[in-house]
Amino acid sequence: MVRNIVVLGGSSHPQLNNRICSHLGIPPAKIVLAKFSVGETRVEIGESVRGKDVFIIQSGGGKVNDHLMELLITISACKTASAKRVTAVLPLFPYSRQSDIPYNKTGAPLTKAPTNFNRPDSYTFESRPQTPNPGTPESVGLNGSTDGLLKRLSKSQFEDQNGSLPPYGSQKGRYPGARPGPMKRSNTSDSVKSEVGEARERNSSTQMNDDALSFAPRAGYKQWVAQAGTLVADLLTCAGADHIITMDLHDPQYQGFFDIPVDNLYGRPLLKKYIQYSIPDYKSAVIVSPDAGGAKRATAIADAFGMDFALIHKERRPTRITDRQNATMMLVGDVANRVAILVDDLADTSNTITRAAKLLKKEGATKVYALLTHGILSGDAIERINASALDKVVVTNTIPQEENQSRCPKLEVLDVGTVFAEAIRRVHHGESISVLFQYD
Ligand SMILES: O=P(O)(O)OC[C@H]1O[C@H](OP(=O)(O)OP(=O)(O)O)[C@H](O)[C@@H]1O
Repeated sequence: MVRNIVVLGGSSHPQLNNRICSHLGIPPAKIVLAKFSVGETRVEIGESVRGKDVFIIQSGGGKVNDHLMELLITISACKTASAKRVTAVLPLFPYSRQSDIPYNKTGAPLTKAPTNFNRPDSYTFESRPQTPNPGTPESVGLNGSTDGLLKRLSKSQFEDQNGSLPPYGSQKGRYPGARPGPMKRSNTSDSVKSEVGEARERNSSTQMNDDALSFAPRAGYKQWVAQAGTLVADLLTCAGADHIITMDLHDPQYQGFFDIPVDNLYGRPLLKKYIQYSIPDYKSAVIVSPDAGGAKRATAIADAFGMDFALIHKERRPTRITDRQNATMMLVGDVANRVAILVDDLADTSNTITRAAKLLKKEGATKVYALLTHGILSGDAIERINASALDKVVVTNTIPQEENQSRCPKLEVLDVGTVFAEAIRRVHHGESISVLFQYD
């Protein structure tokens, strides 16, 4: 039982909040989280936090923007109510993949569930809705998009009565995607298409809408993308957070964006325990990093167990947009006739791990496990995993996994409640938490 401490749970992960409170031996504090009909967040704290050490548990999955706003308002409410210290506990830190560069992966997180993928054998590894590509068929959930643009650019829309195109800039001639100056009718369609193609190249990371495309054709124009990670760090601090506790930040250097203490816990000890106790003959297996970015994490585990290590290199320099969906993956190392254990910090669309698993099986791996700290599994990630060569996917519950588990028999979940409860207890008592950071 810990005294003078208040643990408030946001709406992102009530189960984890309950687990943490039960480990600490305290009841979750009363809080009313609601929405006005306009969609604004309303927070009401149901008990006194005056002079208390307050911990607010809010994770970054699901409706991430709503959860972030709810967290900011709750922090501010506690500060206004004279809390002694407010610690934001973010098991999955939102926006931490956008710390300095735009989120530029192929297969951006998806928002629409596929409608006809109950049968794994009918599944393809395309993202749905896919990033619009020239010549590829429209996928489920993608209505219009660039095809719509091309339709809108059809001659009937821009031609005058004589069948010629008006100059750019005239009311009727403001066709998106066109360069300034007169344009010959005969090459309209081709040039527009090639410009749209260029636009797609530059915008492949996100689902573009037609308006976004209209920016693209200007030669030399560089799109500026907000560094949202920096903003989120500032927002938390401005709201009044005195301390941050999180786990496996995608980029550990992100801690440097804060001028308050950030405790970045590791999910690695949990994953290591799983390897030790649940993978038969694990010493003869191979630890595999599915990309160069995760090599350090994966080698830390391989070194600790004296296991072999392999790396998958993701080619990120496709020459054509159509290559992006099939960006090359190359295996460096040997997995033939061995169990392969993929280790990464997160799976979002699951493109990375499913494609890696396919490659590993092709290279002779007998079984493929994927061990991840954060199972974001957005869009059609679950269907993709079900239809993939992966034999087992192990994630922690930094975000809720109940629904995912009910849909994915390959999914196993490890509990981080104890780790966070222990971190909170130690922070509250001013004890060192370095023991929770240990790699080995
Ligand atoms: O499930 P997915 O949607 O495929 O995303 C998962 C991948 O994304 C992240 O890396 P990222 O591609 O951002 O590159 P990095 O590791 O080099 O930073 C993460 O480390 C995974 O490797």
